[in-house]
Amino acid sequence: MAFLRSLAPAILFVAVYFVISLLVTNSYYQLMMTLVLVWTVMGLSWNMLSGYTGLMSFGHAAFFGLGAYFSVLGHVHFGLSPWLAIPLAGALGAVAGLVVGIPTFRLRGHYFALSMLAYPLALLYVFEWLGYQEVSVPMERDHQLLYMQFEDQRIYTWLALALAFAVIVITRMVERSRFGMALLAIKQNEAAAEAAGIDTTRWKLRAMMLSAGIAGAVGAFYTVVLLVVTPQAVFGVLVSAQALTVAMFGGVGTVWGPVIGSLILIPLSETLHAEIGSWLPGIQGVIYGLAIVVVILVAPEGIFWKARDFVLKHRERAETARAVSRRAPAAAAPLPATAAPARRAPEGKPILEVRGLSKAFGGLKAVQNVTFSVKEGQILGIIGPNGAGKTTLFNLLCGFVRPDSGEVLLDGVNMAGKPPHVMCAAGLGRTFQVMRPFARMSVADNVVVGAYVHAATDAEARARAGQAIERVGLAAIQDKIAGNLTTKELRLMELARALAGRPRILLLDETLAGLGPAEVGEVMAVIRSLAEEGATIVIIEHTMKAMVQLVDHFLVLDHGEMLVEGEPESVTRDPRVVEAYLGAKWSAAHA
Ligand SMILES: Nc1ncnc2c1ncn2[C@@H]1O[C@H](COP(=O)(O)OP(=O)(O)OP(=O)(O)O)[C@@H](O)[C@H]1O
Repeated sequence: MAFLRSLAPAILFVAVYFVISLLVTNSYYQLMMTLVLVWTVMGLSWNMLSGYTGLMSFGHAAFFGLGAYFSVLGHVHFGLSPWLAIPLAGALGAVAGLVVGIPTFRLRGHYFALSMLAYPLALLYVFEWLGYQEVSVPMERDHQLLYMQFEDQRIYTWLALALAFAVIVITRMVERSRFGMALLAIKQNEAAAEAAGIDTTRWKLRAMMLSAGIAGAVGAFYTVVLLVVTPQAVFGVLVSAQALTVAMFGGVGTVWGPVIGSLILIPLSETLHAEIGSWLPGIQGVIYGLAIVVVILVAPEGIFWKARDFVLKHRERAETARAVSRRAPAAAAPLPATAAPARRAPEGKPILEVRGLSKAFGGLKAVQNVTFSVKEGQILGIIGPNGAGKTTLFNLLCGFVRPDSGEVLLDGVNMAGKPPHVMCAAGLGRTFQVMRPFARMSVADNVVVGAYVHAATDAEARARAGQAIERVGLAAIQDKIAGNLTTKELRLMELARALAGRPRILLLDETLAGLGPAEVGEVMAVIRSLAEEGATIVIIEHTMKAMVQLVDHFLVLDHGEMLVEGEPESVTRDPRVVEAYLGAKWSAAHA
């Protein structure tokens, strides 16, 4: 039901567009109305990959052109009807997306973008070399319906409208599902997405296949509308640039971006081309160039996001004003920061065993032969001076860094070197020293991303996320955008994201860093309550006062090596620990 409600704006758009198309009688404007929709679909295709994952593609023309040539050559050589050619071109595009994606996803950033540019250029020359400089669609006067050759131009607009609506629905479905959440998480912080259990390579490949499939299908439809295909027109740089521009101008990573971008840019460039193109040839290219410059300067993520931020900011300001006037209590109100009762050392069997773990960066031995175990319900504190190797040890446990040697046994199974999403699925949940929120997503959505790892359905993931948010005291601000949170709220949100995956062991990396004294108390209260409920936690923290109250076992690292381990009482009095980390002042104060 909620999904159908979310489609209401799309249905309204289709209805209004349909009514306008009925009123337009000029065949040139009828064609333009169709082209607006063709580029909407191409923009949505680009958006599916680049908008949602952030992997910039300059090469979507490859899939568009393959679809176009498949359709026209299928017709010329085999009498293939476009009704069949369009879905088949979609399938061909998806296969091409897979073939392109597997090698190209090894590259990142600019390298990925540039290598994507190579595919359509190569195909352009291949098709020229094959002699397909200009292929016309054969006229089928006796089978107009079978070959989509209509005299009434408006029928093309309606078909394009149906195609655009279908792609909007698909995009909406993706946006609201685990698929879309995974892509958005990857875009905003790939490492955090991996840590939350997302197999980033697999999701990126799926996005590429879907995106390329849509481009292939609309490429095939384009031949039906324009009736002639040339390598330049379908594989040329302008095709990819146009798809990218309408999406970037309208709004990256939203279904409405390409719609808004096409509605503004296509009529503008086509009209100017028709009116002044004879004495200003290439005016369309100028329009797209200007659009990109304007958008980069004024709204780097596109018009849609600029407008949304504006509305949200005003709404939040109004809500804050209302809350202040009612003297509302603070949004997040976790448990009080009372001193923890003494914890009994757990007696369960170890769930995590680390044996002889080592990692060197060049000549620097960051972690050397570290061995320890964590029992069920235990709270292990890892301490040591700056650069002792604590975060590297976490990265080794979570799969962000591959160990040079050693074992990481989870329930007796060696998982050393497995990627982060596998470690997460196996039960290791983590937070980061430098916070990694999905800044554009709401608190609730950030936490849902973490919940998917063991949730069978979207509803289950949402329910688990809701419980985790409640658990850390952020229920009142769950609709807030993560980018607008305070450090304390971000720390709690990361904790909730880790908790939502129901980890067997929670790894907390300096969760109190950057917090004021009162905030430390609030966050500690949440961690302490988790500990009291029996959670198994490994925590890195420099705030010793908090640590001695919380943990029941310490592991002290120095220069990557284990200096000492044991119960807080003995470790904090150990002269080696005092010398390497705590200092004589601490020792005197706690004698
Ligand atoms: N990717 C890397 N490449 C090279 N050196 C690294 C890398 N990651 C960490 N190091 C180095 O390894 C050592 C251990 O770093 P690590 O961040 O694990 O220490 P830490 O105990 O967590 O320190 P802090 O308390 O300051 O966070 C440091 O000397 C650091 O500069």
